[in-house]
Amino acid sequence: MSRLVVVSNRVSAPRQGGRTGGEGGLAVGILAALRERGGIWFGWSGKLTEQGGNLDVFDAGRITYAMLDLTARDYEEYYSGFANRSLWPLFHYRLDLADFTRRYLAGYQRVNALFASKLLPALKDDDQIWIHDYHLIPLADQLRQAGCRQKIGFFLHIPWPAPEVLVALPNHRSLVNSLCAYDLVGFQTETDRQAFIDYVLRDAGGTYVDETTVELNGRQVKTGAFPISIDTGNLARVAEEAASTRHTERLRASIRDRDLIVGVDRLDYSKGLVARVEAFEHLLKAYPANRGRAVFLQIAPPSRSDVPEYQQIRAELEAACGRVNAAYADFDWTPIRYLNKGFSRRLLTGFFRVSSIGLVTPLRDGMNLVAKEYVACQNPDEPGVLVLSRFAGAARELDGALIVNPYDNEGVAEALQSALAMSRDERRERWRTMFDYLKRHDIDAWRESYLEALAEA
Ligand SMILES: O=P(O)(O)OC[C@H]1O[C@H](O[C@H]2O[C@H](CO)[C@@H](O)[C@H](O)[C@H]2O)[C@H](O)[C@@H](O)[C@@H]1O
Ligand SMILES: O=c1ccn([C@@H]2O[C@H](COP(=O)(O)OP(=O)(O)O)[C@@H](O)[C@H]2O)c(=O)[nH]1
Repeated sequence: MSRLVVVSNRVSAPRQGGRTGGEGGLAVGILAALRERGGIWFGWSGKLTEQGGNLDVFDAGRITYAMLDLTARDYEEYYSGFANRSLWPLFHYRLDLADFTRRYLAGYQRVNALFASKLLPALKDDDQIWIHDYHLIPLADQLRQAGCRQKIGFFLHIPWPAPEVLVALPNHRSLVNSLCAYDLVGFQTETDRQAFIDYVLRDAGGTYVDETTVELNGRQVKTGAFPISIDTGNLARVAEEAASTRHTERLRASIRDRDLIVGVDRLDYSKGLVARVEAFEHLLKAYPANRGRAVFLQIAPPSRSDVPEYQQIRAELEAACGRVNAAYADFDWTPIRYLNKGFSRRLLTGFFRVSSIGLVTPLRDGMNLVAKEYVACQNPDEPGVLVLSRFAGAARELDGALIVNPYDNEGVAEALQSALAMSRDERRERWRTMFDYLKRHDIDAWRESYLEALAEA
């Protein structure tokens, strides 16, 4: 079998230690995928040095880590700048927050060229190369220009926007052209894939080769939807063990006979956290029986804190939580527990298991692994209910959830109320459909289906 070389900006390496979730679902998903098959994981070390460009290589288990240092300027222009102030808001339909400063684009191209120059000497002829996410879109093009002939696949973890939104990006055409240097471009959902095809055909003058392959500027690129998933079986086992650990017991004791609603998200404006607090507020207002009874635990580890829009959303979230608690709290009950820190996934599994509702209401999200993890962690006899935004990729698969529109606070409050009142039979039935689906469509199935398609591309 050929070697698998995975490339992503974010790497979850054991040496970095103390993982607390701020790193997000990409790192969780790739680690799970690589653990089983083994291979090389190449990416940013998370370190900033004066010169940048130093490559640290070491083995851990079946994975060889190759991690590159960047400079503070790279970090500002490539990561905080083009990746997270240009592409991220645009691809999440937040044109109002997008900043297309040209210096960011130059930094993005420079760092992609650096990745290519450091990766190239490490490659063997029959390697399978799998590049991940919006930070590294031009990487295959850079590798091709330097003579790389291996199969190269790309997987986008975030949504691909509709063409009318994409064209607001000043360099939209060259970004799409550079995607055509891949043999296979994978998306989270069919909607994302279709939006890409629409742009290629209608805006860029490309043509269909067959149902999944398009041709643009003389290059053919195959496309596919490959919804990322979780290590379902393993997570279910971990959650069962976690049900009786010290931390879970402490949480359970603090909730007593009340209803726990749990949310776990990086503190990102795409996650809809302020609207979520407002929906919970509406639940307390419209259904007063929940006062003194419902507890909303929101875990929100800081993310991309150097980016001003993230500082802004943090201030807004803190104000919203403070306002609701001030209005409704009593001497023996605080409605919202807002935690601006992360927890290990092991602890989270126990938290998911003792909660009545998993509340996942992003305004846009590529997939949202938390939604899938919540399902995997439930007690089969007494499962909680997943309340899930229609704008998360996961909503395409988890049809046993209560699907909501996160912009509609009153609608979300109604769904919360239905979830709290739901019979055990209905909860079990909804959960069973989702759990069985996630057992079949787990992280191994994701990796295998992508790599098979890449081999055939
Ligand atoms: O690396 P960071 O800047 O700290 O951000 C964390 C990750 O956020 C995004 O995660 C996405 O990938 C998940 C798994 O496919 C998906 O469920 C979620 O919807 C996406 O938002 C980002 O795409 C990653 O590159 C970041 O590492
Ligand atoms: O305190 C935290 C918060 C999140 N996570 C993990 O981070 C990932 C978040 O992935 P998701 O796809 O939901 O969103 P992203 O952060 O990638 O946008 C999930 O595996 C969570 O369990 C964690 O381990 N600890």
